[in-house]
Amino acid sequence: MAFKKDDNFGEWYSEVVVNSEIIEYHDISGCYILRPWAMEIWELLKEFFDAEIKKLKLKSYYFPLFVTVNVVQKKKDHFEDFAPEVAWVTKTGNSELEAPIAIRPTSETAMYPYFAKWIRSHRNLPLRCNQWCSVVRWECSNPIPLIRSREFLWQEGHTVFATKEESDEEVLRILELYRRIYEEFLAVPVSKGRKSEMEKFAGGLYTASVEAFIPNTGRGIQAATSNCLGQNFAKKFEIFFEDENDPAQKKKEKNKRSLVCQNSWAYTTRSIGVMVMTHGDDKGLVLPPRVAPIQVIVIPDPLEDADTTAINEACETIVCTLNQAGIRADLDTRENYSLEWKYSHWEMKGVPLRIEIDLKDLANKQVPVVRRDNGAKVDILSTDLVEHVKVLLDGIQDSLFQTAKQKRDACIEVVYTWDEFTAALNDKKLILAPWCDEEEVEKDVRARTEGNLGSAKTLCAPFDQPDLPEGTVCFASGKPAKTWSFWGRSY
Ligand SMILES: O=C(C[C@H]1NCCC[C@H]1O)Cn1cnc2c(c1=O)CCCC2
Ligand SMILES: [Mg+2]
Repeated sequence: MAFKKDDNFGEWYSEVVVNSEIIEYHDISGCYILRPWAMEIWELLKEFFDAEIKKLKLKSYYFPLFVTVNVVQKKKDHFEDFAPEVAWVTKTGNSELEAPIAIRPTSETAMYPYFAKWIRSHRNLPLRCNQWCSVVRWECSNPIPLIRSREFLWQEGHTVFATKEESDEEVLRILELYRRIYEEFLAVPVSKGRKSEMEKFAGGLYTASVEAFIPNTGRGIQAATSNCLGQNFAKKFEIFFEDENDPAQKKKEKNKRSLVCQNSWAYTTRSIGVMVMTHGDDKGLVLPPRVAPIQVIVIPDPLEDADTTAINEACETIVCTLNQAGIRADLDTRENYSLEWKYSHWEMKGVPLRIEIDLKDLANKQVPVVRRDNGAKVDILSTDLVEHVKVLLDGIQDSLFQTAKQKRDACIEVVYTWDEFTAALNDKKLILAPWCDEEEVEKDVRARTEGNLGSAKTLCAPFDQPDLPEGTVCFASGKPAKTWSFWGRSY
């Protein structure tokens, strides 16, 4: 590694994601090749999340990549007056298209006309749609692999209910799944909360999010969002249902119909970038075992001129034993690489455990195991190898989370005044401050903190609110504080 995490975070990060073979840079700025080491992590997360939402009766769909955004229909299409980051197809071959076609930046506009068609009565509800796909947002701010790219993979859930109560309940249920993705799989601590009016999804009613924090840069990062859209999109796209159960409808003429209530929620491949930033060190990637494509790498340490057959077979047996126990183990018996090269290669890739076996170990029926996260080396008796490896992997998972949580918590600074706020901001802190919850005040804080590092903004108002004594005033406006909110610069 040419760069140190604490000296040159940006360069360190780019070096890690390339050297660990997670991504390859691509000639189109902001686009990256996701290599197997990324895709296998993504697939492990997807396996968990998809199974969980299937329990919630989500159905899989795939809507077209191309979205017709009819200019006349403009009032309906929420592309925020054709947001600058929407990419368009304007021609095929050398003939112009009659009307340009948008490449989806998100799929509300693609889906909701069909929700209107498919939903007639309350018997069609709830409608629960999820798709795993990529979206394109042609951002111009500096791209960061996995964190901010022009195309990224995500899942987008779009659900439709008869009542707001059902919507509200599902928003939180999905948010909990996002917390589990981050805390139980990626070992990244996140805070659940509500986005401010300024930060929420503009087309929706309210946005709940899980927020992470990168101590090295002192920046917050939105990890996933779960939006209640209310009836906003139902009005735009005329999504009604006849609700025989609604007594009001009995009296009114038959065709009086109710607007549906909707949610939309997503997490993306950004989650992998957050994990890299959180756990990586100066030797490269450090993978939490639950998302490690390889959890144990077994490397034979053959004596110079010895016959390698015995040692290689022993290593193969260890790998098979671990695989049969559901542990993702692999072997590196390549002749053309030195032991030192292999050790640093698999350390760079962040593999949680390394087993290095030589003839002496074989004779003593012991298995030396080295932990990637803290370098500790233990000799395990080959008889209880599986159990011991499982204990080590669980220990690594937990220790990575606890370490990250302590680091994140150490960055949290409670402030009550503007001066304390600006000092904490310059100290790269995650700020927790009492706020009057007025949009104008948030705008003002942004303006007053503008600079080459970007403005401070609200990250979320944590659901877990500390006590807010009567008479506490807003740090920025001096008005009566209504809520505690996390503030900081962000990605
Ligand atoms: O995408 C969403 C909201 C919603 N989309 C579906 C999944 C959940 C949630 O992300 C917000 N959003 C973000 N970015 C853009 C748009 C947009 O609607 C539309 C214009 C292009 C850029
Ligand atoms: Mg040895």
